[in-house]
Amino acid sequence: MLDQHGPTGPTITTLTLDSRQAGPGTVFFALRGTATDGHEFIAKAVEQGAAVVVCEELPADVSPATTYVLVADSAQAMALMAAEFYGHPSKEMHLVGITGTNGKTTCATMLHKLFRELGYHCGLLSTVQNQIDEQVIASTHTTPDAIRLNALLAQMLNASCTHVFMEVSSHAVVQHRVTGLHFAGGVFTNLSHDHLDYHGTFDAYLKAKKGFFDMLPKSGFALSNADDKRGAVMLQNVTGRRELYSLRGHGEFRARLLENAVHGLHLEIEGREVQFRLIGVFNAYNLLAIYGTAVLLGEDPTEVLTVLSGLTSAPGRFEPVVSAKTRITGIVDYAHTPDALENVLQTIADIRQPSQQVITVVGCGGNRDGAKRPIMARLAAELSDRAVLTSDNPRFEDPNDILAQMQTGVPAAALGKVLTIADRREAIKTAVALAQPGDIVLIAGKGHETYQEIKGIKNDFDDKQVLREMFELLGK
Ligand SMILES: CC(=O)N[C@H]1[C@@H](OP(=O)(O)OP(=O)(O)OC[C@H]2O[C@@H](n3ccc(=O)[nH]c3=O)[C@H](O)[C@@H]2O)O[C@H](CO)[C@@H](O)[C@@H]1O[C@H](C)C(=O)N[C@@H](C)C(=O)N[C@H](CCC(=O)O)C(=O)O
Ligand SMILES: Nc1ncnc2c1ncn2[C@@H]1O[C@H](COP(=O)(O)OP(=O)(O)OP(=O)(O)O)[C@@H](O)[C@H]1O
Ligand SMILES: N[C@H](CCC[C@H](N)C(=O)O)C(=O)O
Ligand SMILES: [Mg+2]
Repeated sequence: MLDQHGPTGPTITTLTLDSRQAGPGTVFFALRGTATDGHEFIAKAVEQGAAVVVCEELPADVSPATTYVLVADSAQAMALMAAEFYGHPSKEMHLVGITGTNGKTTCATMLHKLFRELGYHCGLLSTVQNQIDEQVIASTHTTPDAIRLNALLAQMLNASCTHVFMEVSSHAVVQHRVTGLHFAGGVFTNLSHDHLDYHGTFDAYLKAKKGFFDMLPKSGFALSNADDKRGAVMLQNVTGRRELYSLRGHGEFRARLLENAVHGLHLEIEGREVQFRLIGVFNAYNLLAIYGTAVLLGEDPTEVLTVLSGLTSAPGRFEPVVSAKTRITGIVDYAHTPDALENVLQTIADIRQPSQQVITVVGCGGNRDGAKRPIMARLAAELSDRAVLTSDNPRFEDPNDILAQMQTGVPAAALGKVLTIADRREAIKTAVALAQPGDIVLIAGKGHETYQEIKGIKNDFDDKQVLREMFELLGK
């Protein structure tokens, strides 16, 4: 705290970062955002009766009935105060954070399932949903803001949760959403191209992810992917236990890929051969990270592998929708980065029969990293027999502009196998129409999402449901 003005010892009942939620007993945190500056709404919060304003700059007019707390960084102050306000719930549980470009939801969700089966009460904070045991609480972000996050952790503690698994996004690290939390461990999956619109450079993106590992306490563990180029850097400044996992033979947790087939992965993990239900080499990494985490949390390796072998993945992650009549296999997957799309298409290439065509439907989100657009279109064109470029969540951009940027990535030689259809429903319909019995139709980018966001409105849209509708409509 730099300075304080106004009454001391006000009664505080709630914390908020949004002036519209402020009222008597509220502490309003004025945050400098990306679209606007919370300092502009201080007067509004005070007018609505806020008891305290935490800010980086005092407004010209201060109200005598309000306490103003001047800080160097409002976001950081908010996170520290939120942890304090809710009684530091993270200190009373084993909180594990997962960071990386891809695989966070898969690892967090499966860790939650695993620890439930092992008999614990557990919490989950993820892109798809938050959970307290089996109770689902809708999620709005991959990592919620510090106030909501601490409130959820307190709720989980209240429900006797001993373990909580959460995703830590790079935005969350930069915006101090996880500052002040006490982590039992941190897991790094991988780093590839994403969110450069927000972070500016790849180095800044890496720094954000690493910032999470740097804050892990000495009592905690850090588990990193030895086979990722940035796996070792992530561990550089970790003061607690550092471990690596690898499919190439380095580190504490090692696995060997025996088979990657349509019915699942067959791995050898520390001398034990185990069959899993997940498909794809990238999932071998996720499974190994989950296994390592569970062992580092003190669980019995054999029991962990036994339970893990029976578990399915997170919703919308390589989820099959098979037509009963023609055995066309639809695969709905949340691949929305070049790396994820390449992995999924490579996985399909590994497990498909030579007679099966692969038809890919993919788009790129609006108001997000534009640099990934041509790359994702190129990958779809090169690694599929046919590709249909379409819209993801256009948000406030014109879908045709996004598609024009995607098209620049399609190599001239592949132009003949690529169609562009802005309407996602029509695009899926066309892909199904093109499919012959037994073919594979990949619908990438939206996975579990049940909406399509256009100009601030979330319209109902579920890739899985649309696929089923199209099988029905086209008699396939
Ligand atoms: C780019 C980004 O991260 N934005 C987040 C950020 O909002 P912002 O900086 O744009 O806020 P702003 O609109 O400029 O407003 C500044 C401040 O003024 C306040 N305000 C504003 C208006 C008003 O009338 N009164 C008022 O007090 C706002 O509450 C805010 O505190 O802070 C908000 C509060 O925490 C977040 O809800 C918001 O997430 C937006 C909705 C978002 O889409 N975020 C995405 C990019 C995101 O965070 N994604 C990651 C996952 C990415 C991944 O896949 O890895 C995530 O963790 O979900
Ligand atoms: N370990 C991995 N390496 C590379 N790609 C992966 C990995 N795990 C999953 N994927 C791919 O990335 C997609 C997203 O996976 P997941 O939802 O688990 O990642 P995430 O890190 O939570 O993403 P987000 O940043 O949107 O929260 C999956 O649908 C799959 O295509
Ligand atoms: N958490 C990611 C999800 C992207 C999902 C994709 N469907 C899109 O809308 O771009 C983000 O907010 O960037
Ligand atoms: Mg996620």
